[in-house]
Amino acid sequence: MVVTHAKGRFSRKPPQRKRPAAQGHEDKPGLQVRRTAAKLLGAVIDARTPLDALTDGEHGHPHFLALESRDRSLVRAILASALRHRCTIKKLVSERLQRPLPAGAHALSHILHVGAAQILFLDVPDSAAVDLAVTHAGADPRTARFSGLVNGILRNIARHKEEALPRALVETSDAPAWFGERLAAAYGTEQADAIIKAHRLEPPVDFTVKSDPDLWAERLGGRVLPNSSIRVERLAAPVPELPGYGKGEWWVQDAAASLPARLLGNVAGNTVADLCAAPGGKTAQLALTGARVTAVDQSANRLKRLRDNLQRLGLEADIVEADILAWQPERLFDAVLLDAPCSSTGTVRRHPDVVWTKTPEDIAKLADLQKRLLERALTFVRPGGTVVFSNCSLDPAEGEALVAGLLEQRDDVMLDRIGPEELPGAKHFITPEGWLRTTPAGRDRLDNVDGFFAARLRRLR
Ligand SMILES: C[S@@+](CC[C@H](N)C(=O)[O-])C[C@H]1O[C@@H](n2cnc3c(N)ncnc32)[C@H](O)[C@@H]1O
Repeated sequence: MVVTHAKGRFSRKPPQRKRPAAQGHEDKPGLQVRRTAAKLLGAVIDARTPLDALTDGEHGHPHFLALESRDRSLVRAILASALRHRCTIKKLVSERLQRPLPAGAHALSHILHVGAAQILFLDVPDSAAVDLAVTHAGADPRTARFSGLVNGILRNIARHKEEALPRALVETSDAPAWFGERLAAAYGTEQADAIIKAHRLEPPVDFTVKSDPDLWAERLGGRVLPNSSIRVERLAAPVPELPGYGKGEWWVQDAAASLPARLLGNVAGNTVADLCAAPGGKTAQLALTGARVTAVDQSANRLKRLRDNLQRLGLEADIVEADILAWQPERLFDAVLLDAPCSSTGTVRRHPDVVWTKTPEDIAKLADLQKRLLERALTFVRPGGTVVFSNCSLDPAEGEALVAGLLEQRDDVMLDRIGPEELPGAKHFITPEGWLRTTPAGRDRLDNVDGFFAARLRRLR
């Protein structure tokens, strides 16, 4: 079935209400959640605002903060599905239209995507998802005249989803074109497809434990990975309610994110700068090994989280709030870890907004910033000392190409190649060049991890 547009055309300005918007629906249970979800989806897609900022428990969007905690969870779940499967949903909606939605029909498109995400991917009764989308459209002057269209399309998607969804998933790549193209150029089409497919799945939760991985795997209901992280496929409770949280026995950290700090080797008793440290996953690892850690970050908010995390874990570090490009340490460090700000395309499984909020231009700018941060980091380490550079981008412009370019320009820095046997269980992530490169597409024992890059450099003089 093809659903036609209702009569009337979109104009750039909100149209005059031709008929009164639906009245008395303000209190309809669940409506505020759908409105908030559509508003936030608009902020991500149209204004490229990161979802984490919109759904932050303290500084998030006012509509989000006005919701009860259960409703916030539903908004998060709707948005995760709507963004993770954005291209699939778009396909299923457009197949049901006689002609494409006008380019300016953002509000209508977001209502349709929020409705379809619930019908296709969430445990919400189809009738409730359709009804709330129709009410939502009817009560908004920008979309009121299209409530019939919303009803027709969403009902049709619900009726045919058993057959239509599996087909659409096969026929669609859930990634914007620029992202697919860059991945294919870097990894080849087969690996790029595998990465994009992995992004459709909700990732497991990994934990780094202070000690006794076997015990904590049992208590948390997970298993020990070859790198000693614990993996839990589905959490039994929110993180702060899990056993061991209050006593600071572990912290949440993707298995791949735990690898860069290990590349510094045994740093017990050494002075180590953790640059771009907050919220402190790697600071905690370094402090746990007995290093004297200085954690530097420019964000006061994020450093507060780092401080809270270290306090809960009973670990210590000197904490410095500073811009690394301007900061100067009093003494040179034995070792430096720079976990630089990046496009975060390695974390799309957890942050499906990333590919919709970032652009290739952002990647170029971030690569430039990372190069400047790395050059600065190299001045903080003593001659002979080690600098590990890492980030959670999948893009070689922020990883392999950046470090290779720096090494070509500098004769006072050398690559300290990572050996294949250095990281237990992670041999398959070490490239012939001696970099660490992880992607979510692996099929080894230690797989299903975030995308990460790391290189180890030595300052020669
Ligand atoms: C990828 S996050 C770091 C994650 C952290 N290393 C961990 O393992 O938990 C990047 C961090 O870099 C910080 N940052 C970005 N630019 C900076 C700069 N010029 N100086 C200091 N910190 C910076 C951001 O505030 C952010 O906390």
